[in-house]
Amino acid sequence: NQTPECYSYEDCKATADWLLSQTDIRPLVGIVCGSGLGGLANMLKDQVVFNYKDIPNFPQSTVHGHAGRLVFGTLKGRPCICMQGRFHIYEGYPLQKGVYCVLGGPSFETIAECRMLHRMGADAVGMSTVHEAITARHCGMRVFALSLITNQAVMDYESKEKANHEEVLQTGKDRAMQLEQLVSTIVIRIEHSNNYA
Ligand SMILES: O=P(O)(O)O[C@@H]1C[C@H](O)[C@@H](CO)O1
Ligand SMILES: Nc1nc2[nH]cnc2c(=O)[nH]1
Repeated sequence: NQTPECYSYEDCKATADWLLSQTDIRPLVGIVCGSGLGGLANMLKDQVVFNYKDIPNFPQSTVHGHAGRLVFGTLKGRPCICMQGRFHIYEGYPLQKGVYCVLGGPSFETIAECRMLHRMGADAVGMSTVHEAITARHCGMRVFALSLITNQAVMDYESKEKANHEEVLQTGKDRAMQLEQLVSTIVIRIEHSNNYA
């Protein structure tokens, strides 16, 4: 396996789909075992083990003592997954990142515009957030921005799909509970972080 410059959504989905097809275990908890701690995976009962080298699109462990195995199983009856071997930037692995690009709106992008933005390196496009973040930074605020990706950009002239506000609203509704939980958790952590600088 050669290390790619980045792992795309499709790469990650292919990996996830492959793993889901290999085992019925659906983990509630994921544990990344650091150096010397790979033995934690031995706590898991009814193990299903995959070597990283056999998993599609999966990076390889290069650090001494990292076994390079993904271990599914149960811990105290709860389905879990353990990584016996983690990945570091110093090993040459890229961080997964996305570039959010902003346009003025209110129209959605044409297919040509979507293709242009993609060629320029954009992974997502919106019409808000960036303006807000710039203004907030101008006012001296610290900013954490979170964007829900609500619809797929249409890149294909043969496609019958069109970006539309109904889909945006529907995805917002579908994900509302998860976002409420995520934002609440973040807010609690900010209060406890004592980091107001
Ligand atoms: O929350 P925002 O306003 O960014 O949501 C998007 C952008 C447009 O206002 C609208 C397009 O459907 O939704
Ligand atoms: N520019 C832009 N903004 C959006 N906001 C939600 N979906 C979209 C989209 O497809 N394009």
